[in-house]
Amino acid sequence: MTTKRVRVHHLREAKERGERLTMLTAYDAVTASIFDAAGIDMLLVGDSIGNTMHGYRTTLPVTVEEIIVAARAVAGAAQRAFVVADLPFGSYEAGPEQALATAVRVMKETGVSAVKFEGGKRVAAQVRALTEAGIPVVGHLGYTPQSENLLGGPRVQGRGDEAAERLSADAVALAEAGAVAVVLEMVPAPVAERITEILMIPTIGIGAGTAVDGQVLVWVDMAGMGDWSPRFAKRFGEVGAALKAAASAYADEVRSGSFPDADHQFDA
Ligand SMILES: Nc1nc(=O)c2c([nH]1)NC[C@@H]1CN(c3ccc(C(=O)N[C@@H](CCC(=O)O)C(=O)O)cc3)CN21
Ligand SMILES: CC(C)C(=O)C(=O)O
Ligand SMILES: [Mg+2]
Repeated sequence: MTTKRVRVHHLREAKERGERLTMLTAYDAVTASIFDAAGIDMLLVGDSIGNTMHGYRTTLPVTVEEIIVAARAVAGAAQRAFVVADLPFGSYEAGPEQALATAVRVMKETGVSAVKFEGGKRVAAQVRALTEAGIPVVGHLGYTPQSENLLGGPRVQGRGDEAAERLSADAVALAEAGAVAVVLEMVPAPVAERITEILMIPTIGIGAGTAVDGQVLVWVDMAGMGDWSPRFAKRFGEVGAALKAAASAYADEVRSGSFPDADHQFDA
């Protein structure tokens, strides 16, 4: 692992070398600098900020303004990681002009290195327009949470020959339009493997098995912050419990009068 900044060409080089890419979401400067120091290659300012940080039931209410505030903090804190911002629901679907206007605003106001949005062939024209404008695009296929009302909830996508074929065709369409990577969410492992073989650009899986070029998780799931997380999200820590213990210890010492002690106050 290098300590130089991760740039767009490193993504494809990592795939060519068979080096797996690591990606986590981040929504603020505090966590972004921790994950950057841990050597995470890519930080995603996901629209999952709506669920995880703002308590929304879905990603649908998330606004461009909410993404911009978070993305500016993450891009400012990351020294090495490649930072990607999600375009939220309603900010790119209308066509290449809308997508370009949103993406240009995000790039100008945040300092991220790329944007990501959901969909296959239906957004290929948007991917092409942004790429032609010099903005790297990460695709997102499989379970696409912004379409949860149409998909009928969080369900594995691409099961069965026909659905797998459609998913592969969508992945190829994104790559041909210029996407620099594609996230595969809740896709059967063999289907994700097949797409990974076909594409020259890296695939980044979440609930898509191990035969992909990288993995992404929502950081609160990865760190064990909440009491619920999707089945595909392994808890690599119990940070929620550690944070609760710290808050309780603080409260106990305040109530007993043992904090602040001599070391944590000022003499006359
Ligand atoms: N905390 C969090 N983690 C995520 O991975 C995540 C978000 N939020 N918000 C945005 C999207 C939504 N995602 C979701 C949301 C729900 C399920 C879910 O309920 N999964 C169930 C059922 C899976 C099935 O039908 O097979 C599960 O038990 O995992 C999965 C992914 C993934 N993203
Ligand atoms: C789950 C990842 C891929 C995402 O899009 C998000 O966090 O918003
Ligand atoms: Mg997202």
